[in-house]
Amino acid sequence: MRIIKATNYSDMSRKAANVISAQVILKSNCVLGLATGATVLGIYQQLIDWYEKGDIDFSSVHSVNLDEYVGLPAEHEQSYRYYMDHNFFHKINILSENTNLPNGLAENIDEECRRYDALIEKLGGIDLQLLGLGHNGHIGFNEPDQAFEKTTHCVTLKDSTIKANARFFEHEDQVPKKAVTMGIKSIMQAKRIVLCVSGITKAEILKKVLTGPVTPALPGSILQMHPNLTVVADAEALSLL
Ligand SMILES: O=P(O)(O)OC[C@H]1O[C@](O)(CO)[C@@H](O)[C@@H]1O
Repeated sequence: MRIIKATNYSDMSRKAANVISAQVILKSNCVLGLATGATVLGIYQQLIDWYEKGDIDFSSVHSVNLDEYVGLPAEHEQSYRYYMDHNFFHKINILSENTNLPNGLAENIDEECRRYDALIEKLGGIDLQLLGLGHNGHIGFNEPDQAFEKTTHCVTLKDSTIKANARFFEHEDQVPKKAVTMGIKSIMQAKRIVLCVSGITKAEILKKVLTGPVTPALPGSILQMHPNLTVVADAEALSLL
């Protein structure tokens, strides 16, 4: 595990964007595993800035996102498809047909999960997986549980996650109760993982995830077992380590 200490949020964003940029430069047709949430917004903005300056080319990149809410159409402002399109994809030259998220509106969600796993395999796996960390230790939408779920699956979100994500909705009861998420195996099979964490409110969970026992009760703890994990975190998030 490599820990890159950033001074603050914008430094974290720049450092993580540098790692992603190096991946795209080294392998122009790489597969990026992408995340949503507030933490990674600054990373996308930094990559957009470099793209606009002509420093990075996404035309051969494929992307697979970690997760999507069940029941929200792509046009819904809180769907992760909308987030990715508006915060990243529409501002760079990635081909829209090369961008992938689970379809949370699929009639048969189990089939959709199998389709998504097969897609990742067909693409040759993920070269670099970007991750944020939930306050309860979730990665993607893999919530604390009794066992690690390996493949893409449908989850019932924990109350704490619904509450945490309510900040993006008008009312808490508008937050979907279910989501489709890549499983732990798909995440762990990525050749490189970049975990980004910012802020004092994540300090305790980051310490547990990186130094505590590996347990499905804390899904992010499995990352300790990954052979190529880079943690990019700011001083506040790293303050207990
Ligand atoms: O970056 P945030 O908004 O704290 O979210 C952390 C994690 O939680 C999620 O938003 C899901 O709740 C993930 O997409 C993200 O990686």
